[in-house]
Amino acid sequence: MEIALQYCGAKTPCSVSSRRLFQNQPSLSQRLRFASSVSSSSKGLYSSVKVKQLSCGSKILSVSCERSVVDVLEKTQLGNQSLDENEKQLSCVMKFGGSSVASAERMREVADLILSFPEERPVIVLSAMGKTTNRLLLAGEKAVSCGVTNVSSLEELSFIQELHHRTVDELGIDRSIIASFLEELEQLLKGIAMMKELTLRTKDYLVSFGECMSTRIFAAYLNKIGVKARQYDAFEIGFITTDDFTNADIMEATYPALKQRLYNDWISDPAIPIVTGFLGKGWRSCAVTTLGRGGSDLTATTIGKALGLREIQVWKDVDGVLTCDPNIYPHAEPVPYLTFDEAAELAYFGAQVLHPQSMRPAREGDVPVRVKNSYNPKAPGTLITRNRDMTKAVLTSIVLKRNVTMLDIASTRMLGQFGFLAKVFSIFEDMGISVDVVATSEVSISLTLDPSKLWSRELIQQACELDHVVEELEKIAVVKLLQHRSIISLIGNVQKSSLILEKAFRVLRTNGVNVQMISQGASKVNISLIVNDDEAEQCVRALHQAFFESNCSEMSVKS
Ligand SMILES: Nc1ncnc2c1ncn2[C@@H]1O[C@H](COP(=O)(O)OP(=O)(O)O)[C@@H](O)[C@H]1O
Ligand SMILES: N[C@@H](CC(=O)OP(=O)(O)O)C(=O)O
Repeated sequence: MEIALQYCGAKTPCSVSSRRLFQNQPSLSQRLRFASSVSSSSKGLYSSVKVKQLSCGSKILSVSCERSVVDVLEKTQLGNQSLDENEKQLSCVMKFGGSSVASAERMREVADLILSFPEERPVIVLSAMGKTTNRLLLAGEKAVSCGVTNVSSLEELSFIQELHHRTVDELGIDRSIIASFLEELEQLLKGIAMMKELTLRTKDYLVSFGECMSTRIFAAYLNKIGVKARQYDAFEIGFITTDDFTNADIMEATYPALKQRLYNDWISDPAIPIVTGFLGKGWRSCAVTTLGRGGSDLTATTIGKALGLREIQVWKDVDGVLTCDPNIYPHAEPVPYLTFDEAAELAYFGAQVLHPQSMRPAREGDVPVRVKNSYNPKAPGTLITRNRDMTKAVLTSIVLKRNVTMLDIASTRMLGQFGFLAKVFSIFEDMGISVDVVATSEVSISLTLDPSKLWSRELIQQACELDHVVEELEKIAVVKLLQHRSIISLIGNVQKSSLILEKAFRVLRTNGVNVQMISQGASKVNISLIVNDDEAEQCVRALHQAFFESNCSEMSVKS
């Protein structure tokens, strides 16, 4: 909650200094106290003093000088809650991704950004600095074969050491805050070199160094500039996950555990919590796990739900969720509003901007998610909520998922056979492979396999697995394995599917593209089209022009 003081009917304009003094009061109770003192001391000078509530919306109180401002506010706006209790509550989560905290300069800007919302009492979630996670993984892979004596001179290790040392030096923080992590990191890489093996469990432990360091640096910086902050490792405060290393799922026990820990600490000794994104603790192994690449978004939404916060903000390096991947088509535009369903579908079908699972906790807890740009905080961003006005919505965003494997499976039996679909899907279930898009008739199925599930396996293992799937399916069907396909997902109002499809197919025909499969699914927000990988980007650009650049008559884009 935020309040503002309005001076009305003043014989002389309100003095700038008293307005500033009011704005500089650090907390709501202090502002109210100040307002109250102004109200009584300004009797006769102003005909009324108005206290205006901001950010919570609608209510504006007009308070005459004869009455106590505090009395009115407590009764009218804060209900039965005491002021201190209300002030103590954490209000929102702000998650900053790697791009937002890539250097000392960026960390300073993020600190300023957080402080520019004095009415918020945020929980901060941070990713590793810049591309640290990629470098840690690469260092681990190189360590497997480089020999113990060469570990210290691995390019990626030197880069990480240099980046983190430079950052703490530039922020004026003691190097000791990260020294033990950098030492242990080198030891770990030597261990990997010695064992000549990098297991999924070790990979997760290895990448955890990124978030463990970025959060310690940032918390130390906030404390240095006089803003009380407390660092937390997610795996120590209740982020309990499955033991699926590199792709763990959050377990239900996480929510009450987080609530208890973060609230208790906040109430007994308020300090901004700075939490490591992306990390958890396996419930059986008790080892560090990760939530899959980009998992800090999920950390943020999990905290939002656990604490029942007002809003979850994910700060990125783009002006919100865009109408398509800006790396494919730079004319992509921000999408102002999305529903949780649309955002989940968009993330699942490949928009890198959000973690595929991150909408689940937000939807369950009904906590709005705002996607904002830390490089351009004034941009309104994208607001994701349970419902939005869909009357005018046609297409919201176009998403591309590349390098997808497609299977055409035709039953060898006659029409009228039952159990065919069940048999096919039981083969995928047995092998732990999930299916993305499906189109069926009674005796044949076309489907695509979720590449993220396959990618988490070694390349050689992937090939064996595919062979094995085909072998199993061939016992009941004729199977065609089609690789190098892409899924183009049209996220929007499926109530208007005829309009979307008519336009989409006109564009694709103009571009000479043949769609190999189409699925509208049950989600009511997504129509998926399968095309060849090498035609996909051209299709996205052409579709974007047709749907989002209405003045554009040319629907054929070759590059
Ligand atoms: N539809 C989309 N909308 C916005 N960004 C997208 C989209 N598709 C892909 N991206 C990419 O996602 C990036 C932001 O996601 P990510 O790198 O995970 O951010 P962060 O590391 O800051 O959390 C953008 O820089 C952009 O290149
Ligand atoms: N550092 C992790 C987790 C994460 O969420 O990162 P980012 O917010 O920068 O996408 C990764 O790179 O996957």
